[in-house]
Amino acid sequence: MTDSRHSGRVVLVTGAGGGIGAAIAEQYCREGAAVALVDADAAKVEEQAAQLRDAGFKVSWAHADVADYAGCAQACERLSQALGPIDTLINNAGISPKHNGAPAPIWQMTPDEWQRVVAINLNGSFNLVRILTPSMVERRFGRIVNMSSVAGSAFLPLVAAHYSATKAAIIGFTRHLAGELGPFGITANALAPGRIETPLLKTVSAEANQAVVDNTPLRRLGTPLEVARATCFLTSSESEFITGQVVDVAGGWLMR
Ligand SMILES: NC(=O)C1=CN([C@@H]2O[C@H](COP(=O)(O)OP(=O)(O)OC[C@H]3O[C@@H](n4cnc5c(N)ncnc54)[C@H](O)[C@@H]3O)[C@@H](O)[C@H]2O)C=CC1
Ligand SMILES: CC(C)c1ccc(C(=O)O)c(O)c1O
Repeated sequence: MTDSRHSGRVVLVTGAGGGIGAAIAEQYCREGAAVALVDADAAKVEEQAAQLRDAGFKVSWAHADVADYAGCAQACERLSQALGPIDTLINNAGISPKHNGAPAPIWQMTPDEWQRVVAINLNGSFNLVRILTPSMVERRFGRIVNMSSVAGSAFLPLVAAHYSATKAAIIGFTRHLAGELGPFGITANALAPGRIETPLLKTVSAEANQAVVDNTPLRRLGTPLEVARATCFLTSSESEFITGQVVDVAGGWLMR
């Protein structure tokens, strides 16, 4: 789908080299936005940006770790000089570390592992919000989408406690942002994807995925494009009266 509902917008997507982030960046391009791609993996994000630029889209990219406030501030400065003031922020970068392919039991999780997941999944979203909201407040316009997960409000055996805790915290953070920033014309919403077919799920057994499918009313896993479309909707003029919400993209799985 190509339309222009985001033309004139400047969108920053974190984790834009990964499965869902790359789909989000591409969808915003297709909808007319200029897109800043940020990722800790320089090779992946450079390649993704090159593909979009070759397709004729207006993009810029930066290699940055969302947990590093100073690095993100520098990247945002450079990206907004290249593309214009960033009015739409998609906090998508996230990790879910495993122990030998399985989620770490809480009694084996090290304090360093816990802190690293908090630093990326939660503090990373704070960092970008803190860096970009001054200009949104000044311009009386902004759109923020934070990536949570169904794991933020349900027990999922595939993930560990640090992941679930940070995804729950993202929901509280989003609601607070909506309340505090609404008077300045800024909306903040969260997405809670269910199981989405990305490289991250390659390690999951077919049986485990089938169990989810069997309990999903729409009887399949989701795709990165479906998350991207929901993201674009939540920052478009069609959803301008929606803020402080958590939207599941899960085919009806769990329905908490
Ligand atoms: N795939 C799924 O089934 C679901 C994914 N999610 C969430 O969606 C988001 C994207 O997930 P996927 O695309 O599946 O994962 P992915 O692993 O394919 O992509 C994540 C991207 O974030 C980047 N990244 C990791 N740490 C970073 C850091 N410190 N700074 C900047 N970039 C960093 C990675 O390099 C990677 O490109 C995550 O927040 C994840 O928790 C939520 C629910 C389900
Ligand atoms: C991608 C993350 C780690 C993940 C993995 C699995 C599920 C699930 O079982 O549905 C998730 O919701 C996730 O967020």
